[in-house]
Amino acid sequence: MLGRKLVIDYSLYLVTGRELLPPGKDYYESLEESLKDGHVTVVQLREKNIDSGEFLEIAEKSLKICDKYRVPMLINDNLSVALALPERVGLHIGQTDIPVQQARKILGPNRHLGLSVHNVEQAEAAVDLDIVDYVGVGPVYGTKSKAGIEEKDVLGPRGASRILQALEKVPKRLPCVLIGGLNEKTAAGTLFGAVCDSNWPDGIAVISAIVAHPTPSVPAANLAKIVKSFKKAFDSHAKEFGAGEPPFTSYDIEKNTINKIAELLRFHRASQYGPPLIQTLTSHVSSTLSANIALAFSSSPIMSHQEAEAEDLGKVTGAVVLNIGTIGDEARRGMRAVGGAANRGGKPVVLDPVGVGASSFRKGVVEEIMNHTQITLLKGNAAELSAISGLEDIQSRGVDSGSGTLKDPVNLVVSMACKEKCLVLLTGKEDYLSNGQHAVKVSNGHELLGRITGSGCALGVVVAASMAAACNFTKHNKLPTTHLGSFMVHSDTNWLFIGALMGVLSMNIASELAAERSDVKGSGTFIPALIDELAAMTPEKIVERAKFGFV
Ligand SMILES: Cc1ncc(COP(=O)(O)OP(=O)(O)O)c(N)n1
Ligand SMILES: Cc1nc(C(=O)O)sc1CCOP(=O)(O)O
Repeated sequence: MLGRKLVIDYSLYLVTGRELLPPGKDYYESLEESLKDGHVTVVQLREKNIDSGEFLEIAEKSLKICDKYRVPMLINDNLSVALALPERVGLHIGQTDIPVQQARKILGPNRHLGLSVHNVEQAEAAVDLDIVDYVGVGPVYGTKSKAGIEEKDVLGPRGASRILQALEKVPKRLPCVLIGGLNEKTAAGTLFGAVCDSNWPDGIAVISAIVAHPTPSVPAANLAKIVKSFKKAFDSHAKEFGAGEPPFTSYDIEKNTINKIAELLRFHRASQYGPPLIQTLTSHVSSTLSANIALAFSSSPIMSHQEAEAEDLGKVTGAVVLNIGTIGDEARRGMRAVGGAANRGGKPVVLDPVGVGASSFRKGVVEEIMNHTQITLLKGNAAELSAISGLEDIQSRGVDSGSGTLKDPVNLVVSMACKEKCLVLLTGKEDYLSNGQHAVKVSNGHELLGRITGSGCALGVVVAASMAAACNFTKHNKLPTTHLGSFMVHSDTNWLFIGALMGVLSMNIASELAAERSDVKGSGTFIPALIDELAAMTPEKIVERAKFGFV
């Protein structure tokens, strides 16, 4: 059992790195600026290239600054330096440093001891030992601040979430901080993305985001605000619904849904913001149809998958679609860059994991995208969503394998939405959409949709355009929205849900209207008719024909 010791708030954990200071910036000045406004809650001194004597000298001076602002301090790796300092100074060690049992024995029960964990096995071992005070989970992203980190080591939010899942097996919760590549752009999405069934990150640890900044108090304040907002959103949600639910609520979705859809479509058609630009990285088989469908639905398609222009386009896009239909290495790199840029700009991201169950290559691509990008809506047929969720009752036979039948489609979409913290759209004879709290079943559509290639991909574009419209709508109407860095929570999700539903209904109803036309003789004549009917879709037609219900 551990004895009495300081209680540490791990919300914003600054790890020092003198080699990353801007040219001419004094280390002590930077440390003081980082701490002065009270945003940094704990500091770790990390020195890699000096002897213990010099380390101790720096540590003593740093401790004075930490004490001045009442911020707890730990030493990285060097046990003798930690022991030479007062007992309130803790130690952080890694997996290849002194064994943790030995460190605890030497440090005694009252000194804080932190341990790095990089995988589930190490997390389970830390939990079993029950002698560390917290763990650092990383690297969440690639970083230049620590030598030797390779692409294969990167956890992504989902990998971090798996580690947090392993940590929750203790009777007493083991606090954890996320580390590696966290900054003002990545922090929010990562915090939410790392939440698992009943565990959540206690904070973030950063080096370069603060140390490399010429005015470190600025990123410190911004990062602290993100962590605080995350904790507020997550804590209140956890108290009300239990930690397993997603960190957003959507009580009013059911009320007047159809009126909201009509209102949104009216706004979209007449939008003063102009047609939203939908950056569509898709299969070459469906590219032309998707672009024409986007145009018909009052949006502008741009089919670029170039990594080099992702950041520029990210500033002007309304939403992005990542469709892995015919993905190659170039598009794979492009998706990572485009997904990241969209997250940074708070733009909706639709992931269409076409044929994900067909090969381990596709599985790897989807895993990589979901690790690096906070997805807003995951769309797939039964085989695709089953492959991602790990269900094995449906086998994928190819990229366009049938949707098959699921025993419990509602449970699949709800549980996946909770787990992945995004909207989930299951397509098939009937479509199911969930945000983790609500699920809706849509019964519109026509079987001719299944007889043309790329209709599912085009649906992803319509849904993306509809969610872009929802973002413009909330902005235009100054509806309360909470943007935490790249992640959208609370009221945004209501309208994103409404937007996604509007997209599904528009496409499906357009298919019914097209199929009813006397000039449509089969799948060939159906395609232009579908485009025309989508272009002519109105709120009134949706209100008249929509067949959906909450399930
Ligand atoms: C909070 C926190 N988490 C992880 C680390 C990494 O520690 P370690 O694995 O020992 O690597 P080095 O920092 O020694 O390079 C950390 N320092 N802090
Ligand atoms: C020190 C350290 N440890 C990591 C781990 O994964 O264990 S990642 C890391 C570097 C963190 O620096 P930055 O915030 O600049 O990315």
